[in-house]
Amino acid sequence: MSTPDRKGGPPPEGAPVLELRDVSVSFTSGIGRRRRVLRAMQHVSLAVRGGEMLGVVGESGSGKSTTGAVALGLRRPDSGEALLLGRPMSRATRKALRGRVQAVLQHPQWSLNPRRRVGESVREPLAVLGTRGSRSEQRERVAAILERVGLGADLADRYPHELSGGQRQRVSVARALITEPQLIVFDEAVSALDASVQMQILALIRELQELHRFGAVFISHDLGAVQRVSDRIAVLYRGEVVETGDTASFFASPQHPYSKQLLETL
Ligand SMILES: Nc1ncnc2c1ncn2[C@@H]1O[C@H](COP(=O)(O)OP(=O)(O)OP(=O)(O)O)[C@@H](O)[C@H]1O
Repeated sequence: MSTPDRKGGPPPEGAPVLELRDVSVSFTSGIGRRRRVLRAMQHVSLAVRGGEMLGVVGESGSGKSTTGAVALGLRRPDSGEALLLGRPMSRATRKALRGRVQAVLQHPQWSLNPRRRVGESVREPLAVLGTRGSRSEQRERVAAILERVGLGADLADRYPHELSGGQRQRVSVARALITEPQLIVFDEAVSALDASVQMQILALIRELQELHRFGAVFISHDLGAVQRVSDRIAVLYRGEVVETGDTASFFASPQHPYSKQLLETL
């Protein structure tokens, strides 16, 4: 793959691509006596380096997706700081780093336009970035990336509804990868797939990460999936990180009572 146009250089070797420092986010609902404050993230600190996959686990409502949204710059912390490639998250940072951060979500239909041919959806992030190159060069790049995610280049002319769930998720991965991001947030990216297809997509994600060395946050309630792809794990409980550790030690000897409880369900 050739390198897309980018502003600013890569982060220094070994520097985190994402860093959350003491981040808190809360939501309010209701009014008057019914007003409730929900603490979705409480003093969360974590870092992800290039080439590293951080698995974020926790039960429903523990704050995983909110953490993903903060990482993507879609939600601003109430307090604390989010740094992307060493820069404080701001509108200017998001603009300058467009394309360097991508997301793969649970349902490919959230990122694939049903009325658009697959090739167009994969090419779109390049167009948004204003990447130079003729249309035929961009088409070649789309074909190459489709092949890299294990799909034939001829798939570019099909529509999403003509593909299987696994193929659609491969297309989403291709679309995320085409701008050569330095951070990818996978939010329940395999949760909607059958078990055997899940395995294939997890293997693909791992393989692509080894090849492209992007940093990644892999959010999932499925501990088995997280164990397969992550280098490190962060456990969220009621918006707090209660434990972090490398994957092997975490699964061998979880420390926090909540982690132990989570692992019992595996
Ligand atoms: N936009 C919002 N408005 C109000 N409350 C919200 C909003 N987004 C999230 N929350 C609440 O914040 C808490 C954390 O939600 P979040 O989606 O981050 O958890 P999660 O671990 O990803 O859960 P799930 O696995 O069910 O998606 C939950 O209690 C949720 O109801």
